Amino acid sequence: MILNVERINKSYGKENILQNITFQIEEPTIMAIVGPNGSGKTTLLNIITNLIEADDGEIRILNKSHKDPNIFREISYMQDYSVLYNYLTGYDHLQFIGDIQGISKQQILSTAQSIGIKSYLNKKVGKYSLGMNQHLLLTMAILNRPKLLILDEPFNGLDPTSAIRLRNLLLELHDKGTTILLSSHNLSEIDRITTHILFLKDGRFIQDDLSQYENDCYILKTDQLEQAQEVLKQMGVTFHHIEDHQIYFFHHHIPIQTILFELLNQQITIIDFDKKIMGSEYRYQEIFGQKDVRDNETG
Ligand SMILES: Nc1ncnc2c1ncn2[C@@H]1O[C@H](COP(=O)(O)OP(=O)(O)OP(=O)(O)O)[C@@H](O)[C@H]1O
Repeated sequence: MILNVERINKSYGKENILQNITFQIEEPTIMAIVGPNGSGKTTLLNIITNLIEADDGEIRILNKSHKDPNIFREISYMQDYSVLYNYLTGYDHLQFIGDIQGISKQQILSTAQSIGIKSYLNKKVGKYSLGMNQHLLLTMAILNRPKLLILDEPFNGLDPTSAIRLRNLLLELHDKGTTILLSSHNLSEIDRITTHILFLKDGRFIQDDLSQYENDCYILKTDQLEQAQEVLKQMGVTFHHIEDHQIYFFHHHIPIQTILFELLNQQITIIDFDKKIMGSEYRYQEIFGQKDVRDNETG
């Protein structure tokens, strides 16, 4: 077991931030925690990494208590740039970690090279851009070649080129066997690196199967909504939702040509027809509002 989080509760005053949070990571994977501002993502990551105390519950990392001080040889936590010191250089930060963890200068430099920050290692961090900060933080986090890498909002403030680089770095680390747990608002990046997403709402996780959101979703626009729905239902399609004279549905087994042919055969006017992949952004809107969504129903 890489990570086992059991029944974590956390309140600040009367505010319940986390309620009965339970989840496991059993094998190397990339897992994302997603939720609106203030939903408790950082609080949860801080609890997992033992920076703050939960009110109750239990956490084990790599079969050890998360309070075991030796755990930081095997895991890393990339926080935001507030942990950096403006008057120190990038190299100073890396050396500090290297000294604590017994990491050689050669390993520091080769890690810096792999992230592409070697050219500005000797510059003071106060002169770094946001992207440079993020890359330094990532270099600091992977210096000890962690088995579990935890990142809080790693895509924050990155321009598209830096975001692509970070994405590729995370995928590379994952390919080499590192388990990654990250929080992020950047759902398009999340969709590119994982389908394992835990949505945090009102202090609880909404765990669901996102595989349907990776499938093509078809969008039929018609002014004969009820009749079209009936035809599709007869054919056994799975509805996603209906919005603005458009029926969103997945077809799964039946060729789309057959569905279209049947709609025309039944004299349904097709004003428009399109397809798209819904992705986690759509699921986010379903959970946190903005979309009027009907329950999926299988015909
Ligand atoms: N030390 C604290 N004392 C009191 N309340 C706190 C403390 N730390 C966090 N909170 C509250 O806990 C809630 C969750 O905060 P947290 O930073 O974990 O959210 P988040 O999901 O990471 O938000 P964001 O996406 O904006 O970073 C917020 O309402 C916040 O005000």
